[in-house]
Amino acid sequence: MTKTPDSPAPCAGMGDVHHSHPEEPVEQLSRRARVAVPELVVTCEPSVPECDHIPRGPCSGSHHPDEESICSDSGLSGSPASSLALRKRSISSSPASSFEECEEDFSGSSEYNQSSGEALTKSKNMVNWSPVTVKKRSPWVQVVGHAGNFQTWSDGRLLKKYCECEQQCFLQLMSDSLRPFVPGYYGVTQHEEQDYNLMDDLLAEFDSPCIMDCKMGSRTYLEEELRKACECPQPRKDMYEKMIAVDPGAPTEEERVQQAVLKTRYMQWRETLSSTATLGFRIEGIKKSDGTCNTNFKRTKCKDEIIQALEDFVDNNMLILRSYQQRLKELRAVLEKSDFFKAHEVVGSSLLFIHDLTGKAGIWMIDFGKSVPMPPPLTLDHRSPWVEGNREDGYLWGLDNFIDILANMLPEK
Ligand SMILES: Nc1ncnc2c1ncn2[C@@H]1O[C@H](COP(=O)(O)OP(=O)(O)OP(=O)(O)O)[C@@H](O)[C@H]1O
Ligand SMILES: O=P(O)(O)O[C@@H]1[C@H](O)[C@H](O)[C@@H](OP(=O)(O)O)[C@H](OP(=O)(O)O)[C@H]1O
Repeated sequence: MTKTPDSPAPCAGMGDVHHSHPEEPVEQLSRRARVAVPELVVTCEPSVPECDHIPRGPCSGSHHPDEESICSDSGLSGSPASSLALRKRSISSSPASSFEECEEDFSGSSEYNQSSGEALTKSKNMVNWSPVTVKKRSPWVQVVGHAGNFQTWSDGRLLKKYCECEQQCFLQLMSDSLRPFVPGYYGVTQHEEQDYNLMDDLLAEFDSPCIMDCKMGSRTYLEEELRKACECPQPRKDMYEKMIAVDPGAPTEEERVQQAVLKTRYMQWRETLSSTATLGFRIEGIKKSDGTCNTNFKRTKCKDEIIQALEDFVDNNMLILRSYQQRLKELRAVLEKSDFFKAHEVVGSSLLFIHDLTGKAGIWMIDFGKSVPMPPPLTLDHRSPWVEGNREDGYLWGLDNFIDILANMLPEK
């Protein structure tokens, strides 16, 4: 599934659901950002010295943002992040495979022999081949989500289209106990008159990573979205099209006549078709280290189907699965104590699972575009069933179920 490039960049404002459409005038977007936040907000915990180097205003020649690539429903991989070749000191390898491009990282007057992968050192009179081991970095890849939302940046960082709600969350998260479970955040920056949130690229430390995006929670739309849909219904033709592409029998008679569905209705339909409603999470997409990518999980609902997808994701490697289980348990323990989590309705947020052939594995929370604060002193337990008005999101219920599924898959210690 590749979302259309003109689908809106998601962003829930503070109590106000905002969708910044790409067609929205840039000046308007910039003005909003400037009014709402300082031009550059620097949150330094992840890497203090580098914060000072974040460029202000329009980008300079020191960075070369990529085109993002998104996996497709067809199971084929998305297009490559092309600008790796443009990055300073980077030369990509054969472009034959989108996921096999690489970036070397060495300094001095060396060049890179693309066919052999060796470093070529030039001296005055001769050319020497030296057996330097070149560290290759896989190109960034976007598994799911809105097309056009991301740009790669230098130093293993990513730009995501500015969303005030997400910025506010990141600012709080940088000093919350959840800090080790979210990408490092470096503030707002501007590129070609578009504001972006600057964050760590979680793939940067992995070698040809396998990636899985799981959307957490039992509800994928905000109560605010529901209220707006009731007050001012706006049936969507694009969602009708997406619905009938999966199940031509899904629309009601009225929706068929209108050839359109309300967003909340579409989201509810997606929730019940998948495991969101019954288990409190769903697999959105998986990208394997061989470059294959699958986002065809809309109907992945029962435990057995999830287990099958997870086994395939880890290639039946139980050590990786054990690492994931451990990390999820740690995350759960921290979530249960986190001040941020208590005080936010966390909707549409994903867990990004990443591992590679070296055995390294990690899980991080991403996408806070629809994580909105509760009016103090109200808090959520994230396990109680949702009834309209209580704003419960089922996040921890989903996490409990996920951990149980992994426990069923793993041999007892
Ligand atoms: N910090 C990160 N590091 C590496 N990859 C990331 C990071 N953040 C997001 N991604 C990639 O981008 C994808 C989409 O991320 P995200 O959910 O934040 O985007 P979105 O457009 O807001 O999605 P949605 O359509 O669910 O609202 C993820 O599945 C992942 O592949
Ligand atoms: O995965 P699908 O079936 O393509 O459906 C999309 C998915 O639910 C996104 O999470 C949602 O964005 P938000 O989470 O930001 O609401 C988007 O809404 P949108 O089209 O209004 O952006 C949907 O179209």
